[in-house]
Amino acid sequence: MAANRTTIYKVFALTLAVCVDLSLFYASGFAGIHNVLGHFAHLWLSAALRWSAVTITTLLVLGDPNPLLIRFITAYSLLPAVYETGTRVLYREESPCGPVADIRCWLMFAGASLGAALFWEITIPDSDEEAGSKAQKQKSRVLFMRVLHLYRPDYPKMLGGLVFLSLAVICEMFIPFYTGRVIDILGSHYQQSEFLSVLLFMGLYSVGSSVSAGCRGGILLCAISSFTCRIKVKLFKALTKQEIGFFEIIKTGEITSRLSKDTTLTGRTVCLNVNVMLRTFMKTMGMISLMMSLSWKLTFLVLMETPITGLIQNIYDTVVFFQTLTYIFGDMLNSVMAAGKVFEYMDRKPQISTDGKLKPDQLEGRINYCGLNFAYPSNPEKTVLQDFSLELKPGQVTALVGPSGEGKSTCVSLLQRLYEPQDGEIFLDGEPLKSYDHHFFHKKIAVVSQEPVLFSGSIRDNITYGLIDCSQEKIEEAARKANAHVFIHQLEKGYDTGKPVLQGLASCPNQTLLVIAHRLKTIENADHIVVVRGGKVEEKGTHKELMELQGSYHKLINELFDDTNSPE
Ligand SMILES: Nc1ncnc2c1ncn2[C@@H]1O[C@H](COP(=O)(O)OP(=O)(O)OP(=O)(O)O)[C@@H](O)[C@H]1O
Repeated sequence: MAANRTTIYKVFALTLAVCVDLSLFYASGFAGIHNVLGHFAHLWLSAALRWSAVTITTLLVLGDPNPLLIRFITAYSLLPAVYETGTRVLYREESPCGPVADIRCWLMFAGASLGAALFWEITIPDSDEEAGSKAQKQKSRVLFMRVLHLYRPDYPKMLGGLVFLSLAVICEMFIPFYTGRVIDILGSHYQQSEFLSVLLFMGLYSVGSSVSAGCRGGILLCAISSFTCRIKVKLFKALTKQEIGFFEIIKTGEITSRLSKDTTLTGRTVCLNVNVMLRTFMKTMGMISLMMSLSWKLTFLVLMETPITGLIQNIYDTVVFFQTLTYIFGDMLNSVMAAGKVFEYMDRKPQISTDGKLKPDQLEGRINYCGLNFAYPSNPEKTVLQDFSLELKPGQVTALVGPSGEGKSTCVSLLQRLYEPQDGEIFLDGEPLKSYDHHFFHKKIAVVSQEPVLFSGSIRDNITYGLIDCSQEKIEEAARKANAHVFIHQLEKGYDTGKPVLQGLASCPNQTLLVIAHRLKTIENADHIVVVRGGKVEEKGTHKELMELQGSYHKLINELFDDTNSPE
């Protein structure tokens, strides 16, 4: 019922708007108004009047008309004035629609405006907010403008491309003109000199058109490549700032596809499609102006032909034209979607903040895990740490022990700020980890992985990896701690040996140590042992205390390091 009423309102609005407009259109043709106002003032005043009247009528009846309708009304009201002014300025004569208000002119303007509004809507549609897909969340038009903005450094290249495009189109337009002249010469009084000069011009225009088209293509390709390269670097930079969880959720294939395929498609959005559209537009306009300059009456006659005759006569051209347009629309939409995907990653703010500012001169090294609850982003259903609390004292070695998969590595990952706990906080010297400056914090902690990663380069390079100004003493100290100094010293080139044998250890002066212990000796020597099970601290104390307790630590040690299964 409500839908029916809306349809009735729409039909009523349309009819009323057409009646108001037709009345104004005919009224604008009255000679009296011409005489009182002068030609151009009359033209533009009546255009403004028609725009206001039709817009107000539509607003009153429909309430909130969509942007497509407003665009149509604007184009449609202003078109007669633009057309008439253009004809006067360019040809210094009145167009056939100037002095008389004719229904054919009205139909022509209405058709042209509708075509333009639909063309705009199909090429760069307003996004459908309810469509749900992520790429459609940003409006297509905004995306298009953003791509255009990113093209800024390549504007000179694009301008060069546009100049060659214009040259190519101008030259192309003159070829049929000279073909006509050749036919005229051959068909009437043949004059060799005139014939040769026409042929020469035809040849020159053909060469000019090919060279310009080639230059245009080359320059635009350069612009596209430079844009694509720039946007790839930007996207890559944005990706390197994302937290580890992001890479666990998003598949590698999707990331590489955005980096390679979507960036390339985005580059094409502006350049190729605008190029094709401009070429088609300039060719059409050029042809019409050339025809107008020969005879505006004939041109107008051609344009005013009945649609059926037009279709029959130009059936092939029409099909080709629509095929081209369909291709451009499809390609353009594809590219705008691709741009949306690229911008989605470029705009993504890492979920682990790096805005901390603290950079104290001295760090004591007291670390407190306070009531952590944590699940990995890739598996949010499974809680890995539950109400996990632990204190690591400065200068002490704390050993995390426990069966595999119970959360030991997760504690270390959280301390490195690779992930953010859902609840709770980790404090360093009483301040939350996130309040420390990102680079400062990561200079203060060093991690030696259970699976050593070695880089190409010398032993020195591997020990000092990521450190600036690391002295020889510090390097040797780190190697001594890893029981590698004597061995390295015996090598022919010492610390400059090319084949790396040691992973970096030299970053901090060994204040607070957290180890995931797998060797009995390491565990026994630790100042503090923590048994982690089911994401919780099950037992803690020294080796002696825990062995006396005869609890799960005792059981674990017996299981892991009995006579038959000693990792020692
Ligand atoms: N990146 C990840 N994404 C999802 N789940 C993970 C991830 N890393 C670990 N887990 C899961 O979290 C739980 C705890 O893993 P964690 O690596 O912390 O255990 P662990 O005690 O250190 O084991 P191990 O001594 O074998 O390394 C395990 O169930 C594991 O499957």
